[in-house]
Amino acid sequence: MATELEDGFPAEKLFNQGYSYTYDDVIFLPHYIDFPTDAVNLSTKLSRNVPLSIPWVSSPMDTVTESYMASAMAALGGIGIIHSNVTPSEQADMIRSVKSRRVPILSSPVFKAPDSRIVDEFDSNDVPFVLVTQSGTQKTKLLGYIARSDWLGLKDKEIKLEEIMRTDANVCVPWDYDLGQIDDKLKKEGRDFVVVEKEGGEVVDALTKEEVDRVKGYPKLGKGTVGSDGRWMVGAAIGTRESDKERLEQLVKAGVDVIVLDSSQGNSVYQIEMIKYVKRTYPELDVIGGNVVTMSQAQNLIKAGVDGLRVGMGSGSICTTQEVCAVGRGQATAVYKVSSMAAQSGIPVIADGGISFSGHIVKALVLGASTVMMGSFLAGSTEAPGAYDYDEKKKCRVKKYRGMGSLEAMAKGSDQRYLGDTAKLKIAQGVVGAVADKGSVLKLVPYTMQAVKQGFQDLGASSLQSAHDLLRSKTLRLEVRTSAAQVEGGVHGLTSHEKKAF
Ligand SMILES: NC(=O)C1=CN([C@@H]2O[C@H](COP(=O)(O)OP(=O)(O)OC[C@H]3O[C@@H](n4cnc5c(N)ncnc54)[C@H](O)[C@@H]3O)[C@@H](O)[C@H]2O)C=CC1
Ligand SMILES: O=c1[nH]c(=O)c2[nH+]cn([C@@H]3O[C@H](COP(=O)(O)O)[C@@H](O)[C@H]3O)c2[nH]1
Ligand SMILES: [K+]
Repeated sequence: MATELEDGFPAEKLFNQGYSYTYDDVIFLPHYIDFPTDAVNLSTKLSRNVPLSIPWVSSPMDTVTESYMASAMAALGGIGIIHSNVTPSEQADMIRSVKSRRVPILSSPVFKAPDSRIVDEFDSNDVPFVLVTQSGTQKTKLLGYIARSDWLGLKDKEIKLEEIMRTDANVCVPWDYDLGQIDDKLKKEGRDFVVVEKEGGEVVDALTKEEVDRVKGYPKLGKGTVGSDGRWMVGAAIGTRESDKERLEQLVKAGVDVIVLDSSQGNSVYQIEMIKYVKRTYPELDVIGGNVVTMSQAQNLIKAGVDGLRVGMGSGSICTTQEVCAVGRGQATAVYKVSSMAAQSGIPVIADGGISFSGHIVKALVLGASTVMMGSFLAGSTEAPGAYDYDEKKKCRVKKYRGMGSLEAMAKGSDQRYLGDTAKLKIAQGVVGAVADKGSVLKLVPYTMQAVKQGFQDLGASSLQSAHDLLRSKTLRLEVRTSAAQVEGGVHGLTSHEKKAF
């Protein structure tokens, strides 16, 4: 192959011209294909000691990552970072919830104590059964259950549950049963649901046949991201205040695998002290610093001991930081610059924010990132927190999505985050909005990863390492797209079209 022909720009030249480029500004020139798409291996590292089989991370935002999303991310081979806009014990409970399940289904069943009565639980059609435990919560062993059909047939609705509940120990399965094992049991025993239990008998969840069938209909799940404790890996965000040390302690007790220091500008005395504190107190725990967009910010955090870096300032879909503070960087430039610096110390980089479709993921990864972190891309999924609304104008279901620096999110977290602050004038750096229904991430992510593999194949890169090597050796070439080239690169000239990727 003739590589001596001068065509396009090497990244080093393109990103050193004084422009701040976004993903859309740049385009890769195709290289040479000598392997099939399925030969592309996208396994990677989130941070020094956290390997992932796909480069996919869900953002620590309260409309993106709680237990359900984090379980699904781990089941897919990525990882979720639980947000910190809740009390430390609520955040620790979310970590425990991820750690105590093996199937990415979260149903939150209704629990009742044996001497209680059903009031209006069965008024909603969504409640197929009520579980009875000694405490009336999921914290104790299952004693029995009442199915909706049994309840509807009852004459005396005032009766205590212990007198009518079905007792059937066989309805329980251990927490580490996988989807196949649960499906087998449901089929063999003709059940509508099973109850998942932890080792001590505490109830994890109840999984219905309907939900198991739904998940079975998605692309087959691999082994998932399992840690040395034999459980799914999960991360959590904390801040850099004194009170975050106590939060951290609770998260560590709950089994958190990696900590993200969540700040828009990570190069601060507060963060550097926190990095040192975490590494000193929990040397085994990986800590990711950020956010950064320049080489010198990155260098400071690397010196302080971070195991990973999060890159992006103002690039997020809900971010107004660049407008409000006049600070930030185009995300393509930021990812390239920070990654080339971090690679020298072997520190993995997360490209955070600004990702709307698979091509952006290809660009982020090839420009040097080891993983991509997403908010808006995931916020409309089944696994994101919150219920769907219907948008009459757009004629689609939507879920709320908001910036963590929006007034609304700050108001919710203010008790924790701003406790004791002298500066009480809060300025928003984010907005509140909504995003369209994306279905389950269990389908969205595998299809998107397949598109990413096709991009890697076009570039002749069969792995992340190979892409990074091709970029640094100047074999891969890029160009900036003019605004007309960007229009040409999209769908154009049609009176109408439907965009459906899979
Ligand atoms: N990636 C991005 O472009 C942006 C992200 N965000 C998100 O919004 C949320 C809030 O971000 P920030 O406001 O940057 O959070 P932050 O907690 O880093 O900073 C909030 C304020 O507290 C101060 N502070 C932090 N630790 C302190 C300490 N120990 N003592 C005294 N003051 C201290 C900071 O200097 C800053 O003024 C995060 O979830 C962040 O990810 C917000 C803006 C931009
Ligand atoms: O300027 C900001 N104001 C905010 O209120 C805010 N909340 C989140 N983030 C950052 O945006 C990332 C998610 O971006 P996307 O929706 O584009 O994936 C996230 O991962 C964050 O880095 C914020 N940035
Ligand atoms: K923005």
